[in-house]
Amino acid sequence: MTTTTITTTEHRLAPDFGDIDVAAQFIGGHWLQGQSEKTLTVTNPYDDSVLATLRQGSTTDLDKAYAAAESAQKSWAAQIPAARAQVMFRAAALLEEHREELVAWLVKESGSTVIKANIEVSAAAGITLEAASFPGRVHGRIAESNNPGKENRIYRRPLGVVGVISPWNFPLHLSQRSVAPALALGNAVVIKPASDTPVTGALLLARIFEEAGLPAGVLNVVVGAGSEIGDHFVAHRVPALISFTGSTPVGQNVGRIATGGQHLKHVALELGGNSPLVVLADADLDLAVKSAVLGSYLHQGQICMAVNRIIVEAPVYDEFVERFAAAAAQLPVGDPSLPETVVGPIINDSQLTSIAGKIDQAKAEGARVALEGTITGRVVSPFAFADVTPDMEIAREEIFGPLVGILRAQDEAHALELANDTRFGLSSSVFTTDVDRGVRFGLEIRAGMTHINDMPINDEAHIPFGGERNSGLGRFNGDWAISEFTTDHWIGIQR
Ligand SMILES: NC(=O)C1=CN([C@@H]2O[C@H](COP(=O)(O)OP(=O)(O)OC[C@H]3O[C@@H](n4cnc5c(N)ncnc54)[C@H](O)[C@@H]3O)[C@@H](O)[C@H]2O)C=CC1
Ligand SMILES: O=C(O)c1ccc(O)c(O)c1
Repeated sequence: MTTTTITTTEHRLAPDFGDIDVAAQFIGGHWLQGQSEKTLTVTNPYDDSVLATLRQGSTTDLDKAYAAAESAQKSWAAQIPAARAQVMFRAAALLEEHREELVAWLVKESGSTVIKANIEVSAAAGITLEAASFPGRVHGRIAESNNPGKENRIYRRPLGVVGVISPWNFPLHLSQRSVAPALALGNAVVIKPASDTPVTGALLLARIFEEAGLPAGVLNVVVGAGSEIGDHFVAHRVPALISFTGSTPVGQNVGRIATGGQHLKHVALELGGNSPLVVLADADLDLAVKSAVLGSYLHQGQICMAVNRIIVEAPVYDEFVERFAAAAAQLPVGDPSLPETVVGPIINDSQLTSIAGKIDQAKAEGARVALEGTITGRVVSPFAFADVTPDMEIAREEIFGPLVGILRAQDEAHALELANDTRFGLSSSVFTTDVDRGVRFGLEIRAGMTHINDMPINDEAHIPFGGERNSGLGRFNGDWAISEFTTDHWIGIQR
């Protein structure tokens, strides 16, 4: 096991990622140019400055990456738990040590504000530390048999090779929350990051694990267009599991290929959301307003757990709308590199067009403008719509932008009906001064996660994260990640 010491703070993870023609495929421990005819220009969504130009990976690169992973996996899994844990500890330390550089890359590549980027680096380091505990937490069983003289052993084993596909909104953490657990549990990994964020979504993590002493071939990165290599990535013979995080339509396609192709494999799908934040009449309105504002507009609403619908019981509806709009209007908006900015740029023109369309549609369908935002370049300041009804697009579709619809509930039962009137079920919130009432209400919401008197944007490395209905299949974090990235093998011994 190589030991790596970082001698000076000048040591940078990505000395050449800012250069043109960066080697953006990491295969078998080597940095390589992609073999695709296509190039990818990575730009800053705030000012369109060019951050890197790279040759994309081809299906041939992908075949090499999966072959390298398959070849390296067995010896990696055979390493003692403490050795695998040590690599995770080093990787977590490197994430912290390079926090400034990682934050700077998240700001310039994904439009993250400094506030959000720091949250993300902490989350990535947190899941890496949690993963460091996994090698010692894998347990099998010995069970009696109904057959005389037979002994039943159930071994918990790594799956083999895991394919990770990650999105652009929390690129570092949403890759790492699959990669670190998978590696710690003895799997090998191939990552395909989102094309908007190849550096923070995969290449920096490859540098981190390279520095942390992960053996060559155990982690591989292929930067390529989902449209060019996506299907091959999923259908490939080698991966035993595809861990996908992204939109529901793309995730459903991944699921179809993973289960309907020549090589059946497990899928873990973390998909879209349409989170309700419910404010009951007895709520602490100060707390509800603050939580709803942050939960709606952090990272410009580009978070799968973000508040999409605010459902307010009638007696406090008008006061809530007025206070919410006033608070949202105060949020610092603009240059994501400024420490105080809360709302930065939208990731790309396609997403910007989609958001502008949702604003126009809300107005066309008769929603009342409670807060009229502005669109300057790719920066969309907070919009809020009142008198929203469940049939409006802004209530039915995932928004993934800095706008929110506020619906009026006649009573608690109606609030629950509205909260569940969606095909999604990821996160949710309910505000009430009666916590027991909140828990009862929360348990009736068809979602994977509900927060009482807190915003729906929450994630803790040891707590199950995931959704129901069209928000996905499976759970991340803690024991749930151990289950996700390992499998049972029954060994029966007949004496
Ligand atoms: N549930 C969760 O934890 C999260 C869900 N999301 C969801 O992701 C969406 C935003 O992220 P995007 O990157 O725009 O989602 P997306 O679904 O467009 O892309 C996600 C990933 O899939 C890849 N991809 C695209 N086409 C593919 C194909 N045919 N085969 C395989 N991979 C393919 C993309 O390159 C990217 O790496 C939103 O809907 C958001 O709700 C985002 C973050 C977390
Ligand atoms: O899906 C997301 O957007 C998202 C963001 C941050 C997290 O910590 C997370 O688990 C998911």
